[in-house]
Amino acid sequence: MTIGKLIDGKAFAATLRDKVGEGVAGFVEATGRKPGLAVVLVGEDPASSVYVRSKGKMTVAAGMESFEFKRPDSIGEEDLLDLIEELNHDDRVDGILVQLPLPGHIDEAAVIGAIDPAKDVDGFHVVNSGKLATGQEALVPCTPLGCIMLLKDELGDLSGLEAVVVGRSNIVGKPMAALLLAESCTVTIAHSRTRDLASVVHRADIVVAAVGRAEMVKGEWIKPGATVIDVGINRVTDTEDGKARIVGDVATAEALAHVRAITPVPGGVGPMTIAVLLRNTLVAAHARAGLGKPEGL
Ligand SMILES: Nc1nc2c(c(=O)[nH]1)N[C@@H](CN(C=O)c1ccc(C(=O)N[C@@H](CCC(=O)O)C(=O)O)cc1)CN2
Repeated sequence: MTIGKLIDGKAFAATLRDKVGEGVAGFVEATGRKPGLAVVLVGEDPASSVYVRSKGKMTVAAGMESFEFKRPDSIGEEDLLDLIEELNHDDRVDGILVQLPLPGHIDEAAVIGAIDPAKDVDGFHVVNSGKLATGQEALVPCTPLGCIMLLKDELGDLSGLEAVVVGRSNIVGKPMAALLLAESCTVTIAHSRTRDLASVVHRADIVVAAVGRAEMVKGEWIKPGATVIDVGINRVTDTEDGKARIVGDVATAEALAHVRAITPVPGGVGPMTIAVLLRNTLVAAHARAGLGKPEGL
């Protein structure tokens, strides 16, 4: 039995961060200032706190300015919107990111909609999602763009390939489908209500699993030789040793016997999210400084 390859997202992300660092040095030389990223964290969700800390550290390591704004769970929507308005007008800030999820009493769409689209380094604003959907230059959501980078690195030209995206979220599923379409793939978006999901997935040369259910995509669903991108991060308790661990949306051990290549969880797509965020911040800084697109990114 042949075994597929594990795609090393951690190594790819490290290389991308290095390239961003070089781009930042050029930006500083050209403008005399550092690109700046503002990250807003509401509440104390442990996973969100870890991600925000990593974003801050990696922003600084890439030579950029990091601004962190921590607000309590109890913050009102109006106060949060006021903070975003302030950041929209702060010239030191090229990118604004509000860590998700937000507490239930805050309207996520209203908060994202308040971010200046030119500083929307998450690419979640409807102006950016609309531009992406219509094939215009946009700030693109980090996780899907990271997935495309990994796919192109593994497969080269994606044109004409059959791609199935399992999951229809605004953050991953929909932008992922738009990006695959822009690469001239034949794209299907499947989801929890899709009938006979196994046979839909079995058609795909590229499977992107972003449904948020631990190991839902089974090995035997995968067409032999397909490439699988697993976006899921699900915390589970091991039945044997009782320890907590994270698994993806794909049953990786089974899938390895079928795939050409697959991203592991952890160490696959996850690390790409922050690396692409740094890339998007540099892209936004370039555009705001009238420098066009940074080279090689
Ligand atoms: N405003 C945003 N909020 C959220 C986003 C986002 O892109 N923008 N994505 C996720 C969280 N996230 C970054 O914010 C993120 C998730 C996972 C990883 C990562 O490196 N994961 C590791 C495993 C980490 C672990 O053990 O928990 C991996 O997969 O190897 C980085 C960033 C939701 N919110």
